[in-house]
This record gives sequence, C-alpha cells and structure tokens, in this order.
Amino acid sequence: MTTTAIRVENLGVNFRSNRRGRRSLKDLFGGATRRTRPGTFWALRGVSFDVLPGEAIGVVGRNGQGKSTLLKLVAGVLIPDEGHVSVHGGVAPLIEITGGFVGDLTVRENVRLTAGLHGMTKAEIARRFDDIIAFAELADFVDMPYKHLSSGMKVRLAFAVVSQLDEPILLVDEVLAVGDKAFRDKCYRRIDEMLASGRTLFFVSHNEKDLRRFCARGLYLDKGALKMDADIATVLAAYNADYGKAAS
Ligand SMILES: Nc1ncnc2c1ncn2[C@@H]1O[C@H](COP(=O)(O)OP(=O)(O)OP(=O)(O)O)[C@@H](O)[C@H]1O
Repeated sequence: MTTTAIRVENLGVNFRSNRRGRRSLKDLFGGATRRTRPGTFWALRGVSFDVLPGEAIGVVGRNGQGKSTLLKLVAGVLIPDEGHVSVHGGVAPLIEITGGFVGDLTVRENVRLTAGLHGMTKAEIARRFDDIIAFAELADFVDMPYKHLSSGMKVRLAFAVVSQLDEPILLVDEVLAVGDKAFRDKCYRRIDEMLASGRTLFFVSHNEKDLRRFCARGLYLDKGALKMDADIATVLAAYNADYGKAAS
C-alpha cells in the first residue's frame, strides 16, 4: 500500500474577525447558544483529502477562501482548531516572501540559517552555497542585510534556497508572481525538474496556465469548504463556470 504524502482530515481553522479579538457588545448580549466563538469565523472547515507522493495539486478559489491558510497548515506553521494534518516527510515551503528570513541578517547568513533549519549540514550548505546565490543572481549582494533587498530579490533568494532543499514536498503560494519573467521561467524549469524527481507539489495560484502546466489534480476552496477535488481541468471548468474565467 502506498503511504500518503499528506493526509488532511476534517480540518478546521477558526480566526478572530476583529484585530484585538475583543468581544463586541452584540456578541456579549447576543444569542445564548452558539456553535462558533463570538467574534470569530471559520476560514476553513470540514476539509478532508489525501495526497499521494509525487502528485502535483493546484489549489484554486477566490481571494480569502482559505488557500494560503491550507498551505500554512500543511507547512506546520499554523495549528488547526479541528481535525488533523499529517505530513509524511519534510516540507519545503515557499509560502510567504519573508517566511523564515531574518531582516537584519545578511543574504549569506540567511542562506545558512534557512538551509540549516531544514537539516542541511554545514558541509552541504558550503557545497551548495554558490549554486544558490548563482540561481538567485545575487552574487553582488551576499553581504547585504536581507531587509534591503527588493521584493523581487527576496523571492529569488527564497526560491533558490527552498528549491535546493531535499524535502519531498514543495509548497508554493503565489510568490512567483513577484519575480520578473526571465526569473519566473527559470523557476518553472526548476519546478519541472523537482516534479520529475518525484517531489509532491502543492501549488496555490490564480494563474490558470501555470495550474494546467504543473498540476494534474485540483482542489477548489470556496467559503472555507472544499467544494471540489478532481482533475485540474474539471476543477478549473467548475471554478470558471462559478466565477468567470481565471487569469491566464
Ligand atoms: N492570522 C489571521 N487572523 C485572522 N484572519 C485571518 C488570518 N489569516 C487569514 N485570515 C482570514 O482567513 C480567510 C482566508 O485567508 P487566506 O489567506 O487563506 O485566503 P486565500 O484563499 O489564500 O486568499 P488570496 O487568494 O487572497 O491569497 C480570509 O478571510 C483572511 O482574512
């Protein structure tokens, strides 16, 4: 029997809807019985699916429907309020531009830190360092504090490091949209290579062309629920029928 790469069971995440999380008067004097804590909402609820090793999954849905939240749960940076996520093997997350990088540290220090946190030994980091910097095209910036990089440069660095990790699962959340076209094409070729080597991909995008290029299967999130889990063409057709054509 094949072991699943990712198993998501009845997942629920409840967020506060107001910044301070205080109860409003309406909440305090509202109905006596509630299913949901006052001042909160379910960003995801009742979501279940399995991912097999080597599958490439595209996650679609309108803004604010829970796509990034789902990736954060799979990455283990967010804990669910209901249900379980089990991930078989490590995760290489490209989920937030600044995720894992420290503003005051230099590019060089950040590469060592991030690669080290993902279990790369000092010798491996030293061996791969030049390739990472060359891929990111940041040779002239290795001693610059991370916070002074442009947003496109930050994405280059993040992709260069994350794509060198040996983790079996790659999570990509929209960030590539920030890079320029030449760099994006280079990233896409690298993702192709990673898929060919058997990695599992979890890919959030609003770009239909990219979703079709990489993903065989799609998950369609709507109002925090998993509305459809099917092949990517069927999922995109349903999404387009509901909300008009996605960006291409
Ligand atoms: N830390 C948080 N605290 C409170 N609410 C949050 C938090 N993170 C996300 N949300 C809310 O949860 C909902 C789902 O957000 P999420 O970022 O998962 O959406 P998304 O589908 O990725 O959207 P987009 O396409 O715009 O990136 C949104 O209403 C968002 O405002």
